[in-house]
Amino acid sequence: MPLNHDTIMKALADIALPDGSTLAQNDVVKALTVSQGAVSFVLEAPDATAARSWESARARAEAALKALSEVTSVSIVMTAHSGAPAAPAAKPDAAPSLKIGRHPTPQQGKQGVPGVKSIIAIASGKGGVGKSTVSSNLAVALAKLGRKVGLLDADIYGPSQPRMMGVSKKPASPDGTSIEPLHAHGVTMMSIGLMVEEGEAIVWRGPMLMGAMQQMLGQVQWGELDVLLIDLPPGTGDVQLTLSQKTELTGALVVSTPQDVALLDARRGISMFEKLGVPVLGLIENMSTYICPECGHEAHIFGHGGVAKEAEKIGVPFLAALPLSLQTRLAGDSGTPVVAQDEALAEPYMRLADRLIKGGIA
Ligand SMILES: Nc1ncnc2c1ncn2[C@@H]1O[C@H](COP(=O)(O)OP(=O)(O)OP(=O)(O)O)[C@@H](O)[C@H]1O
Repeated sequence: MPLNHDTIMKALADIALPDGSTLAQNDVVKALTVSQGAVSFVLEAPDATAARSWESARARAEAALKALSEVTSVSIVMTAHSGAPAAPAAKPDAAPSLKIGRHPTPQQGKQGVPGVKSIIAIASGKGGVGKSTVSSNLAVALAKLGRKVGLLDADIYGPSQPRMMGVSKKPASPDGTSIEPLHAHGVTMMSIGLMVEEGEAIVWRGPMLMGAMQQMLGQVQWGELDVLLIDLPPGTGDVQLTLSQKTELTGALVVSTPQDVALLDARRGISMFEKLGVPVLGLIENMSTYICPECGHEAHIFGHGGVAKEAEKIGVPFLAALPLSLQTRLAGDSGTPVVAQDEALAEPYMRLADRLIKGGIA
């Protein structure tokens, strides 16, 4: 029997909900995807109380689907309408009663995120080259162009998206299992830094990181997104490895400054992605030029053109040259990315966003 939408819905027709209806009725199964034996979908409960009472149906559905010989993995994420009444224990701003950073649940092969069309990792070899600045500005630029955008700050060692996007509230978890993301500047966002105590994640290694990434991708209610950008920590460590091996990534964007030393590290990152079968979608040169706000003189503080040459050499697209500007830094520090503040400075990010959309990547 071929594995497709219809065969999955047929299997779900046998799973009853507490009110006597089945999972195949009332449009409760959303964002169903079937890809090479991997089945994933969202179960949309009317409210948090119903979500809790549907847990047994969710587990039975998982078991029933796993029993189908063609199915290799099953991911079912429960969500509840956010406008619905909260669970009795949840206070509006209460910290979620879930522990982030745990041993991973077994997972076969790479998985996508239900409802998310494209997942792009934003990486750099070296720290401080502006990966987080590029991620936040690109996210806002894509949102300005009408895309539904998510931004996950996976830089567990130095999360900067809460500061750059201007959010500090602890995300809520009305049902104690799923996590509600935050919203800023038209972007749905989540940072691992908002979920753990400062310094806690520093000691995490392989399995804990893997568990935390699984939670960030699977338990956060991302909803329907055109693209989810993942701001990675710098380098080629466990987070990059876990993400590349366990998540169905559309590809990776690699950010570098034109300096040789940054490029050297970027090369390592690129070769890691290539080895793990993650397409490198292109290179981005940050801090490319500096235009003096007083006299208009253009200077190349970190050199110029190195990233474009590298892109040509390894045969990947050179996607953007982003200028070094004081306003970009001040905007990042103030919690409103420069793309949301200044049309002229937004321009290269808007062009980058447009290029990704036209290329069918975002
Ligand atoms: N184009 C730019 N113009 C001016 N300042 C910039 C630019 N890009 C980044 N910066 C500044 O450089 C600093 C480092 O940037 P950012 O945090 O984005 O780098 P990162 O690569 O994510 O660093 P890390 O990986 O160490 O977290 C920040 O203060 C940021 O505001």
